[in-house]
Amino acid sequence: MLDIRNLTKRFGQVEAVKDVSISVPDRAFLVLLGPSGCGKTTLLRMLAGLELPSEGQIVFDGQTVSDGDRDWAVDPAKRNSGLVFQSYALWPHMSVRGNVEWPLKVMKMPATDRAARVAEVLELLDIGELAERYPNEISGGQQQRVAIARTIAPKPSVLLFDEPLSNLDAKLRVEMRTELMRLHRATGATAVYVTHDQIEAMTMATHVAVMNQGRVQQFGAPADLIEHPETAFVATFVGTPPNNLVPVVKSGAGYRVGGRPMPLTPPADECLAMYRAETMTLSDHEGATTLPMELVEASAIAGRTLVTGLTDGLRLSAIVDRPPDAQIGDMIQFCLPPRPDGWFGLNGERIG
Ligand SMILES: Nc1ncnc2c1ncn2[C@@H]1O[C@H](COP(=O)(O)OP(=O)(O)OP(=O)(O)O)[C@@H](O)[C@H]1O
Repeated sequence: MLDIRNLTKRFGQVEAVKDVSISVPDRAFLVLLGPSGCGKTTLLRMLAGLELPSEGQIVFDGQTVSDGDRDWAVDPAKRNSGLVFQSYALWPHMSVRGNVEWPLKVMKMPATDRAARVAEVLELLDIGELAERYPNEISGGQQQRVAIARTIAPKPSVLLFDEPLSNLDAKLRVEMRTELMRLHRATGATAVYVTHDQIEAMTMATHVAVMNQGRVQQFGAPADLIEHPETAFVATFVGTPPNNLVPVVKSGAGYRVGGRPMPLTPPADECLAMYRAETMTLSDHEGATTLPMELVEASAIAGRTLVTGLTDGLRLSAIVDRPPDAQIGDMIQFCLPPRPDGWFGLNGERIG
């Protein structure tokens, strides 16, 4: 179990991580997901022991490894965790075998055990035939594999990844994603993986922590975040495309959306209605629940069409079976389903 308790990190006036508490079960694959600057890397660096928390504790398997309240932390090399960075600095003067063997030498593993472990890890990453080559004699993707092999060689119980695939091209990224998942299962380690890539997060994670401005907004299984976002931020950050959030305002005895009366019964006079893109439809004519919008985008997505409309700063996405019979810039009618998929207050809290 990896326990993060009331963790806060300040850099001068900046609070990079604010009172984060999460418990990650053994063998979980936790993804830290959030926009740039939300504190993901700072949290990961505290887990690795590269940064001391200002407050709070990190506990690996019942053992405290960082304690901000006591200004104390176990050395990065002694905390049974391995970190894979975005840029993987291999030792240029050592062969692939030498690079992977290095951490085992540092931990004073006997030579015969080292040779066996290196062979095992090279096999696991399918780079056995590169063992005698030097880093400048292999491709970027192969270097990344070597960096991962070097990290897992000492069998860390916690594997930490900081956007490890962001330097790879799109095809290699998809391949490595599957590889990392296989590797995670094979090592039995608990993984913590930082990304701002939605698809990466949703396909790899058993658990996701969505962060914004240093705080964890929601922690749960990927499906939970999609099915039941707890805040407006999560609703609009998670999912491809993310959910639509529509401001609803009271007007006389009824309510208005985008300046038009709508037959809605919201839980508050001013709030946000959430509609999934899959529940929105398009209509050929105006009706009681339609909103005229400018067609700004129509793109193919898994055999269906993602249609985006814009009006007065309101942007809506719908996933429909057939492309609309209209050109970009034309007005089309978006049709809101009878009931929203959720309600949020103006402060972003879920209210229904
Ligand atoms: N050493 C530091 N000194 C001062 N401020 C820092 C330091 N490291 C990070 N910060 C600030 O803390 C906040 C969180 O940064 P962090 O790198 O953790 O974000 P991130 O979510 O990983 O962002 P990105 O996705 O862009 O890498 C930012 O406002 C950043 O400017």
